[in-house]
Formats: sequence, structure tokens, C-alpha cells
Amino acid sequence: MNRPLLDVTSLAKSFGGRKVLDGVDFSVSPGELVAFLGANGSGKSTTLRCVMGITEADAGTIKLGGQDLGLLQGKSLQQARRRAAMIFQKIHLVPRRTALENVCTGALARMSTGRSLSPLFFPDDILQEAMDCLDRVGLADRAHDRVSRLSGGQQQRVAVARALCQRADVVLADEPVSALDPHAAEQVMQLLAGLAHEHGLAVAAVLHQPDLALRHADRAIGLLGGRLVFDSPVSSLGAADLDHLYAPDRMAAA
Ligand SMILES: Nc1ncnc2c1ncn2[C@@H]1O[C@H](COP(=O)(O)OP(=O)(O)OP(=O)(O)O)[C@@H](O)[C@H]1O
Repeated sequence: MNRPLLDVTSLAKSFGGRKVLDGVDFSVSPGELVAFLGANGSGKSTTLRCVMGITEADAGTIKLGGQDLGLLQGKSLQQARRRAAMIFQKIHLVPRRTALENVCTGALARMSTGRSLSPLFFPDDILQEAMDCLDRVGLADRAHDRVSRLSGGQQQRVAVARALCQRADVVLADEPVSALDPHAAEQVMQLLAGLAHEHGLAVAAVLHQPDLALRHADRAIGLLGGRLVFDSPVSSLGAADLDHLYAPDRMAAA
């Protein structure tokens, strides 16, 4: 087994005295697509947000590419965090800009200040890299279209291309397909699986559709009330595991 690119231990978080993550441990290795499953409010998004530093964890260790983020600060922390990119259900792109311009912004953080002052005038090397990233998500022919003219599924693929242009090797996706129709959802899931299986990225995706997890993920992590209740290869997941997550009262009554 490869060394994990993302390794999380004893992650804990409370909001207003209410524990929403209670000692969550998991890892994601290069080449793996891991699905996070769980009912509303079970802590899936908070887990990903803590990894990204969008939400500050109360306790726990987060290692990205072997580096313990808790031991880093300033520029070295920023640099270590750049290995991870997050994509969201509500796609955060600039609608009036082209797909290519949006993808280029993935490179902003690693450009020198002088070069990044004019984000809409990207140098040729970045434009070329962004084109390559769009090509990888199958949208090179739409590079010069405004994002507002693309479908939801295409926009989500542009968001994935932007993560690639950031050169992230850990991609965290929070309900990436919840707003998409079944065909577009399938395409985005195939793309995420391809990033893991063909390009060796570590991918974790929060999914509300267990069938998508069963079809595309290698492993599924189940959260219930902020606790991890299983972490298993999808091939060994059964109906009882899913009932445990989505109908715990029924399980208790059985
Ligand atoms: N900023 C916040 N302030 C207060 N409570 C929060 C905050 N963010 C999340 N919570 C609470 O933490 C719990 C876990 O939320 P989280 O969004 O992680 O769940 P989730 O499993 O992703 O749910 P969903 O499937 O509905 O998106 C919920 O009870 C939620 O209300």
C-alpha cells in the first residue's frame, strides 16, 4: 500500500459546545477514491472543511503529503495546504469569465506576486498548462466559452480542471454531483475516479448517493453523529452498513 497523501487522526470539532466530530481517523492514499457517506448533519462536510483549514479543528492531526499541518505556519503552511484542492456542490467559478481563465486561477497561489497581480492576463506557460488541464477533463473545445454558458456538469469539470492547474494531488469533493442530472453525475464521478486510478491522485468525495459510491469508489467511510462507524472497501459494504447510517433507529429497534 502506498503511503497516504492525506492522513487524519483523532479529528474533533464542536460548535457551541455540541460535538460534531468526535475522534475521526482516516487516510487516503494515492490512487484511491474514498467516498464519505452519512446522513445529514453527520459531519462529512466539517471533516473536509477541517482538512482544508476552512474550519478550524479543535483537536487532531492532519498530515498532507506526510507533513503535519499542525507543526507548520506562515508560508510553509500555505505551501503544504496547496497540495489539496476542494470542489463544492455549489460551483465556485467566476461565471462571466471563460473556462480557461477560471482554470488559470488555480495557478495563482504559486505565481510570483508580480505575475499574479493581473489575474486575467496569464502568461503563456500558465495558459498552456490550463489548456492541458481542460483537455484532461474533456473540455478543451470549450476553453474560450464563458462559464455561464456551460452546463452544471461542465462547470463542475472546469472546477476539477482548476484543481489540477493548482497541481493538487489531494482532491476533496463536497457533494460534487448532488446538483447534477444522472448523466452529468456519472461523468463527474468517472472523472474523479480517473484522477485517482489513472493519475494517482488521492480523492475523497462526500456523496449522498450510496450507489455512486458503490460504483466508483474504492473505499467508503461511514459517519454517524460525528463518529466513524465503518471504513471498508465498497465490495464488502452491505445493506446493514447503509441502514446503520441512514436508519439507525430502525437498526436499534430490530
Ligand atoms: N459553522 C457552523 N456553526 C454551527 N454549527 C455548524 C457549523 N457547521 C456545521 N455545523 C453543524 O455541524 C453538524 C455537522 O455538519 P456537516 O455540514 O459537517 O454535516 P454533513 O454530514 O456534511 O451534512 P449534510 O449532508 O447535510 O451536508 C451539523 O449539525 C451542522 O449543523
